[in-house]
Amino acid sequence: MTVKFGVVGTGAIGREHINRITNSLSGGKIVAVTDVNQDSAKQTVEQYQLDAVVYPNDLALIADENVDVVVVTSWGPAHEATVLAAVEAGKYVFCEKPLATTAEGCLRIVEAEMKQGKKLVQVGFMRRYDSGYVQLKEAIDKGEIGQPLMVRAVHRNPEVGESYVTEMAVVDTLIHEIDALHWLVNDDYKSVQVVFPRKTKYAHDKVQDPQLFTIETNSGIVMNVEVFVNCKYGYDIQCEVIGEDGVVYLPEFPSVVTRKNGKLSSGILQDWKYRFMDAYDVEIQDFIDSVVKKGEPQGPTSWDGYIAAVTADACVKAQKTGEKESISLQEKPAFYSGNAVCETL
Ligand SMILES: NC(=O)c1ccc[n+]([C@@H]2O[C@H](COP(=O)([O-])OP(=O)(O)OC[C@H]3O[C@@H](n4cnc5c(N)ncnc54)[C@H](O)[C@@H]3O)[C@@H](O)[C@H]2O)c1
Ligand SMILES: O[C@H]1[C@H](O)[C@@H](O)[C@H](O)[C@@H](O)[C@H]1O
Repeated sequence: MTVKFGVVGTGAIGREHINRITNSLSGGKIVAVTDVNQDSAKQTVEQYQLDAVVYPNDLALIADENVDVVVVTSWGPAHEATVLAAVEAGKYVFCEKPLATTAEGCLRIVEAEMKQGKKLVQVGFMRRYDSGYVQLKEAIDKGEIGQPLMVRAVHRNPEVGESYVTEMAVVDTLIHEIDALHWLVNDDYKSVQVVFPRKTKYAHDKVQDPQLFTIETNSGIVMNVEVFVNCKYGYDIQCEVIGEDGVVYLPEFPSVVTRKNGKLSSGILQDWKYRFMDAYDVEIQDFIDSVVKKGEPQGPTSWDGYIAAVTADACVKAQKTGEKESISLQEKPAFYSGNAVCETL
């Protein structure tokens, strides 16, 4: 069976996903695209030589009976309406983060999905498919470091544009750690506090940079996460989990090591697109395979999208107050029981 995809939003990541479904992965085909910028949608069809219909909007694309899965890669604020319409039409959805920009919006999607009686939605938290994170999780789950006590994580981008404001350090950047860290240690978040160190001279007026988040979990694990989006030297993701019996580290992204002119050196990536390239491939292939073989996606769920939204809200509040802000989730419905893990790795 070939899974037929309709893509809403043919910008940067929309095209990346179209390219991988068309040229790298198996079992999927792009049959429809749309974008508020219709020229972008048309150019995408030409660029990847797709046999796909260009629709004027998301609702028309969702109504196409030929579309099995709706890929949502539009701007964040547009996600909720498209996801809800697709779920209500009984279609599968692969939605890039954020699932919705508010916790209430995520809950509306959760309710609509539960009404359909099966999981239809996967959120694009691709770190759960990164081999380094999967190795960290396996080590923790096997008890190799005993009970986790602390986490130290770093999320650095070389630079950000003028449109990137302080809040985006949470909703655009930290959001990846928000999803990955609770999954890694099998715990829920309890509180968050934010500290702003001295501001780098490379940050523009509307962004406070760097930022330090201290997140505490229900069992008392303390996570220190640095977001530094004008670090200049490259794209750098680090994660270290400190347990009672040992410490596990996220492996460095592999790079050739050079010995030359009295120096030992290796490169650092400059762009996020390359850091998780393999993870994106595994993520979407797993989505296709799960839909075909199990009838439901098995990756991060709408409930994970809700957890991320609630946590992000508390982080943004903490940015403003400087106080420790609580993170409080509704009770998890049995429908979402289990911990979405990639079984294929
Ligand atoms: N998982 C990841 O690592 C990752 C990486 C990058 C982006 N993202 C997420 O993916 C989404 C897209 O990001 P991007 O970098 O591709 O942005 P982008 O601006 O390059 O592309 C977004 C596209 O969506 C279109 N669009 C906006 N609203 C629309 C609507 N209502 N209907 C149809 N089209 C619409 C825009 O015209 C644009 O072409 C964002 O939510 C972003 O947070 C995730
Ligand atoms: O800070 C960036 C992250 O490092 C990337 O992984 C993307 O999510 C991008 O949208 C963010 O701006």
